[in-house]
Formats: sequence, structure tokens, C-alpha cells
Amino acid sequence: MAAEDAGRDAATLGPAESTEMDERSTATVSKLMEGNMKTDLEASLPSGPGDAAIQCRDVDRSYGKMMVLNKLNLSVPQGQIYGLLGPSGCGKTTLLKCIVGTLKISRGHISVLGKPPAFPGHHVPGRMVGYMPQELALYSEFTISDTLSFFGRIHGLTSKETKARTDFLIDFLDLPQKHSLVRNLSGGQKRRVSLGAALLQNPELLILDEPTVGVDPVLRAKIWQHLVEIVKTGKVSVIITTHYIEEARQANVVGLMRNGRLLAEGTPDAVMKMHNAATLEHAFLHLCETSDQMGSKRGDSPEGGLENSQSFESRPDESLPILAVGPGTPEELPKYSADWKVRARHVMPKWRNIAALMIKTMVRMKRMPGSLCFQFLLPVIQVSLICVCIGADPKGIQVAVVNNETSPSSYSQSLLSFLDNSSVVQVNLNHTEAFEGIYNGEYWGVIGFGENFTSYLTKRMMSRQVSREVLDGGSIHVWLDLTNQQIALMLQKKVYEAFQSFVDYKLGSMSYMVALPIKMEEPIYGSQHTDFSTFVMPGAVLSITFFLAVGLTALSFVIERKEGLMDRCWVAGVSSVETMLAHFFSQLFIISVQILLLLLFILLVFKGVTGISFGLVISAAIDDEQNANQAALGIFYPNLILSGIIWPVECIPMGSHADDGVARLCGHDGLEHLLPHPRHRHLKAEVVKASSLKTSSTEGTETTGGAIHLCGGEVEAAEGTLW
Ligand SMILES: Nc1ncnc2c1ncn2[C@@H]1O[C@H](COP(=O)(O)OP(=O)(O)OP(=O)(O)O)[C@@H](O)[C@H]1O
Repeated sequence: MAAEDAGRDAATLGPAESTEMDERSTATVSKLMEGNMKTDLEASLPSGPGDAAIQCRDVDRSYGKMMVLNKLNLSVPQGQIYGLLGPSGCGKTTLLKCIVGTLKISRGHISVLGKPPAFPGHHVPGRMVGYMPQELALYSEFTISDTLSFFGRIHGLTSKETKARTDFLIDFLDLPQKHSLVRNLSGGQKRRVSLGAALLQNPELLILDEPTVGVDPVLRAKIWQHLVEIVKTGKVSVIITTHYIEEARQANVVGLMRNGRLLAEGTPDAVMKMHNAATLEHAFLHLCETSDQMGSKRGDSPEGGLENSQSFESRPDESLPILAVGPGTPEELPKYSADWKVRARHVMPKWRNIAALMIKTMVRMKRMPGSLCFQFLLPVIQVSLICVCIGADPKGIQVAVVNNETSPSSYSQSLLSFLDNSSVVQVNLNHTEAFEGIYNGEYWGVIGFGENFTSYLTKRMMSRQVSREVLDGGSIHVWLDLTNQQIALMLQKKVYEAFQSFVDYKLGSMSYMVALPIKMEEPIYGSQHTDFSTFVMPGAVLSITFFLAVGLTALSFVIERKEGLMDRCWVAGVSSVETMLAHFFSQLFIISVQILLLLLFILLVFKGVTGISFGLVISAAIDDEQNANQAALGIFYPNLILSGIIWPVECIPMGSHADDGVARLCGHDGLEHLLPHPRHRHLKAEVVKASSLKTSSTEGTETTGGAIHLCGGEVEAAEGTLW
């Protein structure tokens, strides 16, 4: 196997190395060496690294523990076509990705057009390289002309240049009308568009990963003819992979790869001649057999896959190509350097690329009306659903009424008439039926009045001291089904409101005698009857826009990555920062329209709005597709909970003390239980003196001072009595 190394090295290395290699090769597979081979190869291959468009030296690349490229040496001569051949899975695509700089090598050295890929200031990736990946890597919503314009913008071509190239490529590649949508093209036509995108800017290096798959023989021949023509100038080099081994005879050099290593490299004729084969395919088979025999002699399994090729690692001499122009010695590696200005320019995002990516997003959106509706109308639909379905008072709640008073002028009848009939449906029943009904789930509550309710209540109101029987008989008894808290709370509220209206009606200015000493004043913000939808709306707007942004970002990245589009853009010179920025700006635009529509809709249709989302920036910042997906799932509940939709954020424990802006009670006369929880942020008052409250209900003169006035968000004491 290493015999040809000797030949190769003799041409490129110094005398000392050459002798060493000769000894190594003779010891291993001298029978592979044909006497005149060396001369043939030397004649057709470049003489040193300076002439090579691509130089790979001892390149290793692994995916996890699996070594895909193993001490690979390869040299693509300047101005020639290099056919990279090998069975499926041998690592060709991986090698090409390393060459264009989208994959990093684990070890070794690669030089492309004079510098390592992605070296600051180097246009690989960039306009010097045209890359056609194995996947189609085309935006299916684009037309042919959109596709070429997009890559033209990235490569900095003027629209005139792009148009001229588009016309040429459409004609040359026998493509349909330039306004045809990519998604409507046949498989072969799509591949040709993909090839056109790689040829667009007349790159100095063309990297084509199986460009002829699915292309008919006539066009295949035409493509090869074109490649042969463009390399004639000596300025363009091509590396091409193909499964049609025979078509690679048109290449100037072929490299035969197996198990992550190059088995041979040379002109097609030389390779065939060396193996006494009539075709390249036979030569390749022969080479594989020879390599397997050598492997089995060493005890390696030939079909052992890439993992087994690692066993060759301990024999560096045997991992070198059988035939080839070899790399120079490590000392010959040029030193690359770039000053800080070049480095800074290299990392700075280019507006040209960002604009190209943003135009791409807009064109795609325009071409996908379904997705456009999804993006802009879905938030409106979701918010409408929340407005319609969440927060309204329940209607038609069946409540059993057990009224043991029969007189129509009784207080109980009067009180029941104040009960809100739109929410509460009263069903008059006897005691047994009512309790059977509530146990069977037919009623949400039972309201009961004793037969002496009217007289006992009057007594209660008039006397200073009453018996327990009077107290009990003069009370409204309510049994609730508390399995649904919202309904139970609503029922409690309705009964209290009915009682308040009843005493106001019956007692007028004397109603203070039986009313609770708490007066709900006109709220500072909102209204007395603010519904839950108003409260939930800001949180809903926030979470809906947030989730859509996260979801769409994740989706677009996943799709672009899966279809190879992201790789293609990177090879064209787009950086990840530019991709993120373009996405950020596009999403910002989309979110702005979404919010505008949401606000207009809420204002015009539901007439209520309060806050706007903070989370938009965060959603745009999560840009890695996997993280975005996980974040979309992981953030869902925390966001729902933290947005306060389910329960007020004020209930979240903040720390040991509810200090700023929180009511502190001084604890006089057992008042604490009357006031809301001290953590309630809206309560800003300090009750410092409250003793007069005790006498307020019995001495009418202190009525106002004896009530705690709650104004929506603040506790205040009226007329100085409490202060
Ligand atoms: N992202 C990845 N993660 C893990 N393994 C990978 C990844 N990409 C490729 N591989 C593995 O690396 C090996 C080489 O893959 P590669 O795509 O380079 O082969 P190939 O020679 O181009 O094959 P084909 O001709 O079928 O395209 C394969 O075994 C493949 O499963």
C-alpha cells in the first residue's frame, strides 16, 4: 500500500524522507508498484503544495467516537477537475464539509486556495467557492430567479450581473422559465438549479457533491463538458463526488476513498493502468480487494467500517494513499497571519448578507399565504378565544332555594329578588330535595331561610343583645359545592351583593347597622366590575407572541438545517451572527405586525388592553433550533405561570418580607384579619390607629370613620379617625 507513497514522496520530499519512505513501501506492498507509474503520475500532477487548490494533510475528523476521516491526505491540483470516488458512507461529504469550512477537523491541516478555510479575510467560505451540497438545499417557495438573486446578493453581485448569469445558467442548464417555482420543478430540474446556484458567481473553486444524481445522461455529459471547459482557463478548480465512477474518467485526477482514507490518487488512466483494469470501476474494485487482503493479513476486518480503520492509526505509513501527490513535510506548512483589522472585519456582520437573508424571509412569507395567515391571524384568533372563553361571569348557575317563609312580603323574598338572575337560576325546593340535588351535582349551592327569618333579622338589627336562636334564624344559610372555585366565589359574591342591596333598600341611611364595615370605593384603576379577561389580556398577548416567535424560529432553523440550506448559506459566506441578526430583525417585524393586529383587534372588538410583552426580545434571542425547541416546550408552563394568567404574580413568594409598597398592619384590636394579605403589593397604606372601629356599628355618629375604605388598590382611613 505504501509503495506508491514512495513514488509520490520521491517527487515531493527531500532525499532523506524519500529514502525512508522507500524502505517502508518496499516492506509492505511492493507488488502494487509498477515501474513506470511514478513517471505517469509525476507528469500529470502538480509538483508541490504551491500548485494545489486544496491540500489536505493527515486530516482526522470524528463524530463522537466514530472516526470518519482518518489521516487523510489529498491534493486537488489548481485548474483541474478532481473526482472524489468512494462507496456510500466512506466520508466524502464529511471531507467536503471540512474543505469548505462548515465542519472543523479534529487534527491535521487543510489549505484551500492558499489558506485554511474560514481564515480571517479568506473568501472560503465565501464568494471564492461554489458549493453544491448533496441535499437540494433550495427554498421551495422561491422561483429560479429568486434563488439565484438570493445567492447573488450574498456574493455581492450587482443585479445586472446576477441577471446576466441567470440568463446564461437557465440556457446552459436547460432550465424552465426563470419565474417557475422551485417546488414545481422535477427532481432533475431542482438539482440543476442547485448546480446553477453553485456556478453563479464564477467561483475559483467548485465543490460539487454528487451533482449528476438524477440527471439524465445527456445533461450529465453537458455538465461534465462545462466543467472541462471552465477548468481550461487554469483559474478554476473543481472537486466533484459521484457514484457514477465511469463518468469520473473525464476528471484530471481521481481520488479513491474508503473507510475515511484515500486508497489512491492519480490520473484515471494511471489508476486503471496500475491495476490492469479496463475501467475505473474495475480498478476501484481491485484496489478495494487489495486493501482488504492487506487488512486481513493484519487481522483487521475489511468490512469493519470506519471504526476499524482507526486500527490503522498506529501505522501512519499505511494510512497514506497508495498513489498520490503527497503533502509536503509539516515544516513546509506556511505560516498564516492576518492583522487585527482583517480579523475585526472578518467577525463584523455584513449588512449585505443580513439584508439578503431578510429579503429571503419576506419573499418566502409572501409565497406562503397559509403561513402568513398563520403568523398574523393565529395570535388574533387565540386572543379572541381567550377573551370569549376565559374570564366572563358564569351564566345559568342553578341554585336550590329552601325558603321556609311563605309570605310574599317577607325579607327573604325581597332579598332573593336582589340576586343577579342572569348568573344565578333559583330553583325553589324543600330541604330534602335541595340537599339531594346538591349531592347529585344538580345544584351548585343551597340558600336557606328559616321560617322566622324576617322577624329574627329585625330583632337582630334592633336589639343590643339577642339569643343564639335569633342570630341563627336571622341569618341566610348558604351551602356551596366548592369543587369549582370560580363558581363558588361568584356565588358568594352574588349573595353578598344581594344582601347589600337588600339592606340598602330596606334601611336606607341606617343600613350601616347590618352592613359589613368595609366600603368598596370607586377603584383607582379599572372599574368595580373589572372582569378576568381584562386582567388576563396582557399575559395572553405576551405568551401568545412569545410562543409563536419561539416556535417559528425553531421551525425555520430546523427546516433550513435539515434541507442543507444553512450549510449552503454558510459556504456562500454568511456567518452565524448574520443569520441570527437577520432572523432577529425579521422576527421583530413579524412580531410588531402581530402585536399591532392584536392591539387593534382587542381595542376595537374587545375594548380593553393594558400591557405589552417584554418577552419579545428574549424570544428572538433563542436562535439555536434544538434549544429553541426545548425552550418552547420547557418555557411553556413557567411562562404561563409567571405571566400571571393562571394566578396573580403577587402570590409568588418573593422573599422573607413583603416590604416595598406593601401594607403593614400595626395589629391594633385584632384588625389584621379584616385586611388583605400583607404581601398584597397594591395595598400601600399603613393602618396606624384603628380603635374607633370597634364602636362604629353601634354609634351612628362615627359611621364614616368606622369603615375601612378600600379603593381598588389602596387602604385609606377616612376622616382622620383611623389616623
Ligand atoms: N452529523 C453526523 N453525525 C454522526 N455521524 C455522521 C454525521 N454525518 C455523517 N455521519 C457518518 O459519517 C460517515 C460518513 O458520512 P458521509 O456523509 O461523509 O459519507 P459519504 O461518503 O458522503 O456517503 P454518501 O456517498 O452516501 O453520501 C457515515 O457513516 C455517516 O453515518
